[in-house]
Amino acid sequence: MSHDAHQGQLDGAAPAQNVIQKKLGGFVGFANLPNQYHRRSVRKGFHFTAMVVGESGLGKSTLINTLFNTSLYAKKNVPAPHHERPQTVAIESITADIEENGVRLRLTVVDTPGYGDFINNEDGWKPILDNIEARFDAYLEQENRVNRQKMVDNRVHACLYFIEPTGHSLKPVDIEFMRRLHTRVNLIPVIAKADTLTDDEVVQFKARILSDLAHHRIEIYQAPQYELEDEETLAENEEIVRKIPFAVVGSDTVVATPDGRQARGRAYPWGTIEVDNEDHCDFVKLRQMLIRTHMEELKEHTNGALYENYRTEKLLAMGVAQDHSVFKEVNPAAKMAEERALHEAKLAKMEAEMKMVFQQKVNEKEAKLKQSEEELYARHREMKEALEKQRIDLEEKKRRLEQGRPLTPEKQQTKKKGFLRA
Ligand SMILES: Nc1nc2c(ncn2[C@@H]2O[C@H](COP(=O)(O)OP(=O)(O)OP(=O)(O)O)[C@@H](O)[C@H]2O)c(=O)[nH]1
Repeated sequence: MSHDAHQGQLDGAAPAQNVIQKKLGGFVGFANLPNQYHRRSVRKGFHFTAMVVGESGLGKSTLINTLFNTSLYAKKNVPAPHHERPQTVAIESITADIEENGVRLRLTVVDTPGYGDFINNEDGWKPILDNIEARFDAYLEQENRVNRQKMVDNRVHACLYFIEPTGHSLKPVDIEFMRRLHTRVNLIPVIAKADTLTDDEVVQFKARILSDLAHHRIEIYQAPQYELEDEETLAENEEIVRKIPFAVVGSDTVVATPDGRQARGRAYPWGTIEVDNEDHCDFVKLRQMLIRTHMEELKEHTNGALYENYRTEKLLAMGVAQDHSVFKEVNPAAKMAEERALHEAKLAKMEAEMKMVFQQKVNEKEAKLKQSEEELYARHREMKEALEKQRIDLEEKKRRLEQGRPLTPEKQQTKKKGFLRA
């Protein structure tokens, strides 16, 4: 690599098209960077915050316990019918450190007990939206601090929305909730207790849910597809996307299957439903997306699109306008185009100025020439007049001579007479 090219890249000022592709002479070691990143990540551990929203008894706690294979939620006491229930949606969060093959995950589950439990559930979304935005505010406040070394990210990275397995379509309360929250959180709709529906009912219910969502322009979380991904990963992702909304079954108990195995599931008089069996429900696909393939994506999307939009809206409302010129530096191609445009504008201005000066000089010269032309004409006229006068005088003299009259004018004689008289 030439020194200049190297220096340019170090400065970060070299435009992208100037990057020189070179083959290495031997092993340098940067191929190990992913391993360094891996080690650092494992040392630091991971964290993830998931929210569960849905009417009481739809199996939220059971599903979370099933997902993370831990009894995160202790069995709750179901209040007796006469027992007074709280009048508002409460927000409760549980954090647990879980470990798998030496990798630590700090998992926070935000529960919303009371949601959908009231006679009028119209505003049930409000305390949940307030909570999500309060978490964004807390992050924004940390970003604005002088010392940003220890940022705590409590933002909600995914919201599992539990849909009652009615088999009809979404209820107004579901639509209102998702409509209000889809710009603030990654919405992942799940059909709760899918074992209460037949396979055909699940297929039809999913179609109706998707058409309801499209009709109300609700954007649920879409797992991104990357072109560079290998075929297997692409197929895996497509498979996940096709299953949304996931029809799930939760169970943290092990049952005996008809073929003599032990599996997590639910036992019924007519047979067993295994939660980890893809033929029985979409639990495996949901877990795959949430934990195995898209956890970092969900965090990235929360930080990139959802939080960034909220932050912009918030700052604009506070009267802080974005100076877009600060981002121009980031794109070298755009920067070059901008510089070229500026340079061309400068050249055009110089050319216009030169043209103006030239025109001015031409005008001055023309004015001078016109003036000397006029002077010449005037002199010409004068000389012509003088000559004409001379010609007339000579004509006069000639006439006098021809008539024999004296050439001396009369005046001279009068003068002489006067002189004589004196
Ligand atoms: N049939 C069926 N029952 C389930 C499923 N998941 C949970 N249940 C049962 O439904 C009941 C309620 O489950 P929970 O997990 O406590 O429901 P929840 O949504 O957390 O309820 P709240 O804590 O009141 O909000 C329990 O008896 C579970 O055993 C499921 O997938 N299918």
